[in-house]
Amino acid sequence: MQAIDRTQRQLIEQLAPITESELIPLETALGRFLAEDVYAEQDVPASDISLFDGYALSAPSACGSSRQVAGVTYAGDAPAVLPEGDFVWRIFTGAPLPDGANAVIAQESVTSSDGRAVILHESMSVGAGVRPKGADSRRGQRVLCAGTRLDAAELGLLASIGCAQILVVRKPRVAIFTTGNELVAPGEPLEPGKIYNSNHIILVSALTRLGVEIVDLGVLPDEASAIRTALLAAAKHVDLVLTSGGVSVGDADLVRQVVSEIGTIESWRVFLKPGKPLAFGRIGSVPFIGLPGNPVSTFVTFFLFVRPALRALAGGDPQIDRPPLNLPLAQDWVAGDRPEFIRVRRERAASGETRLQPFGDQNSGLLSSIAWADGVALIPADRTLMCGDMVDYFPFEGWYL
Ligand SMILES: Nc1nc2c(c(=O)[nH]1)N[C@H]1C(S)=C(S)[C@@H](COP(=O)(O)OP(=O)(O)OC[C@H]3O[C@@H](n4cnc5c(N)ncnc54)[C@H](O)[C@@H]3O)O[C@H]1N2
Ligand code: MOO
Repeated sequence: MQAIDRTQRQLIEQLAPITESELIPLETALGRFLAEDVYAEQDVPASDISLFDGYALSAPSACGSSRQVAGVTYAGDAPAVLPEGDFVWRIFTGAPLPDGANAVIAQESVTSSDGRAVILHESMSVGAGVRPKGADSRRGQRVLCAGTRLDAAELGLLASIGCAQILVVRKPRVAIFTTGNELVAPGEPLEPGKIYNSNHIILVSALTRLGVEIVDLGVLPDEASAIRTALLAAAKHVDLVLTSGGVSVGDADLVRQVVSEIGTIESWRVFLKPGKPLAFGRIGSVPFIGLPGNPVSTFVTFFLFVRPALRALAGGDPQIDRPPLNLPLAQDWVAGDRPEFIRVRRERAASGETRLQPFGDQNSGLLSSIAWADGVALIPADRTLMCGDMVDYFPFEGWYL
């Protein structure tokens, strides 16, 4: 068995980023990865603009001084010209400063009896109340790097520099199979010995949230020739073949065995719970990841291994995870002989402190544990932890970025 981080590195190293890209409208680019660096073609803002509803003026100017109002500029108007002398210019938030002005005083800081003249109640220095030309992005400046994943903030930044279309990496195409004679689709009658297929919807949902093109190849029986035919056919059209189930040691666990015959298994078994039998390798030149069949194992190993692999395929940084939160456990915990990601929920103790409450039964077959939890905590192997001991906590909400 090998360590989690070593397995992750080994997996990433064998993945070649997708080189095909496509030019798409910004509106459809959510969750996609930039294929090239993006540079600003003009300054943003294009000129000095006002931060306040107030009066533009030429600073420095003294508190108590009196000025005539020479004109008005609204947001969206072209820049005007402030006459020289004891003048101010009525201006509103977001409007361009008139030429000759270099500061804006908020309207709360002046008095005006008739709107035609004001008295300043603050001394003004150069640049006060102004967002300078180019403060957000300068012409020629790189605003985003190739490999950046586009979320709401990045798309907003691209829109601000006037970008309407953007070159992104083609979506990774991922073939998915679930495996096992026991599986029945929800909605079908459940004969004795059968179970409903839950991993299929877990994989489809997680891949959908990660913006992947799914090639859904259904359920494979525990039968070597059917698995062989299906995997070979799938590998012709995709960037990654992903399976769940059939990677452990049972007589019917045939997926790993078949991949070792038609391709290679480069790693099998991780020092990890849940998810020990995770396997990866290749079918021809196409990477293969075999997730363990227990649903919680599928769920946890998806995020530990598949998600970084998808980011690497898309040209992104596979190591994006924010540092985990370090939070106290709400009860004693006796560790097992493997590092374990236990399902936990953040709770507020009477003291006001946020603590991690583990789910009562950590069996890797129990979907109720992941539906109840809001994240996992990493319990190092062979440690006895006391209530209040600090552990690393990985919230689920970060898993789809
Ligand atoms: N003798 C040993 N037995 C097992 C070991 C071991 O080391 N020695 N490892 C155990 C661990 S850990 C895990 S995890 C499982 C994983 O085995 P497989 O990947 O071969 O998974 P299966 O045997 O196919 O299934 C395990 C379990 O999960 C259920 N399952 C499978 N697919 C689905 C699905 N799509 N939806 C819902 N449930 C699914 C399946 O019915 C089994 O109950 O092996 C242990 N055994
Ligand atoms: O390691 Mo298995 O994934 O616990 O049940």
